[in-house]
Amino acid sequence: MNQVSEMLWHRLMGLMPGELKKSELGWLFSPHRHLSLLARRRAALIVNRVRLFAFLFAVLTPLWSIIDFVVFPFPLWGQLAFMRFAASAAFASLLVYYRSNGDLFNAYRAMALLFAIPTVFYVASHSLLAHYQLTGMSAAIGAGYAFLPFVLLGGLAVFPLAVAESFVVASPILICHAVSGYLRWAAMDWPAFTGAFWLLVLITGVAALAGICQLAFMIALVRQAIRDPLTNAFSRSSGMEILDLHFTMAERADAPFAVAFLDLDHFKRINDGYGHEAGDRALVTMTERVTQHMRHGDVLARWGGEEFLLIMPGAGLEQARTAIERLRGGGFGERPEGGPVTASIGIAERRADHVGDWKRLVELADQRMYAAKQGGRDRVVGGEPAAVLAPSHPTMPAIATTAPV
Ligand SMILES: Nc1nc2c(ncn2[C@@H]2O[C@H](COP(=O)(O)OP(=O)(O)OP(=O)(O)O)[C@@H](O)[C@H]2O)c(=O)[nH]1
Repeated sequence: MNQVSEMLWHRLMGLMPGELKKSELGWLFSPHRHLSLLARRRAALIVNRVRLFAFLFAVLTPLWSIIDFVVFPFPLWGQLAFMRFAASAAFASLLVYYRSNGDLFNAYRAMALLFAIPTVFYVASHSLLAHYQLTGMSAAIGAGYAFLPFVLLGGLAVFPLAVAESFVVASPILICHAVSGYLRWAAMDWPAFTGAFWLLVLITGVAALAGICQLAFMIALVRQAIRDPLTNAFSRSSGMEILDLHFTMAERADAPFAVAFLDLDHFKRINDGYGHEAGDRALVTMTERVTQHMRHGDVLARWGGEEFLLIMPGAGLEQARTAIERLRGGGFGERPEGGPVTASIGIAERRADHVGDWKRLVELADQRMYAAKQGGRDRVVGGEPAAVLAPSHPTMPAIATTAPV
């Protein structure tokens, strides 16, 4: 049984958008493990789509008043026109005033507002139309008002949403439809009700599929944009974005936040003695080793040629030192001429070093890395003399303390 379900699962996964890595497939179903950079870009995209939608609806909603004017009696067309202009003004306000701040909840709120406007319009217009006995052409146009829930669910397709998000957004509409059916139980037109409900479920499914196809494409694009192509570590520009994000969060919560600047020792000798490709291989191995031993949630960014920055949200100086010792214990790879690849490392921490912005934090870690070089390489320099740690490999000479920078 297990084998059958596993085979089915693999077959099904084979149909998923091919741009994705296996580890990213789960991201299509739920957003809770998305990278912060992906979440930020997605939040911005969702808000932009909301505003685009708002623009379209702000223009189109009042235009229909012309049809209402032609087919409906007074005062119905006047009341509907008033509601249409109010809805249009609400859409226009959303377009003009709503901006992304990079926060996903801010984006969810934008979607909720976008969907709330037509929902209120739908409820109000529906109860208004129920007071009139419409016939002929006006009855047909009046029936058109009932299509709004279908339009709303179809509109979901323009957002890059995970499956869980699509269903959370769609569920109020589906639930309302089911509840309205329950309330009219006795006089229910069952075939019409079931047909409409089935259509709503179908549109939700198609919209959810469109959402994950967009999301998959976005995950692949963001991955390419934020990763260094050689080592697969984060690129410098995305590292800066992550620093900015986490530093601000740490400041707000008055939480610790550490970075370590790593520079490989005598790297030029590898290039000079064994060629650029051997150098590249050493960089890739080093990144793999660090990624393997670093804590989940920490971020490794390639800052320059053989310089890396390890970003450690939530880590104080002590924890950062422990983390770095773990990395050094795991090693950074082997040099082609024999012996271990080593690194000079500088650590800085927001609170312990009384630093007010991330640029200064990185600068401090860089200066300490330089102090580690001056002190004889293969060592760590933190905020005070006690932070100078012994070389990780007995083959390298241990050189005594370096003054704090
Ligand atoms: N193979 C390879 N080499 C690179 C890459 N980026 C930078 N480098 C090389 O890295 C070397 C860095 O050399 P240096 O800055 O002199 O430093 P080092 O030899 O490591 O010496 P110390 O840092 O003082 O221990 C240079 O030879 C660069 O050409 C890369 O992507 N691939």
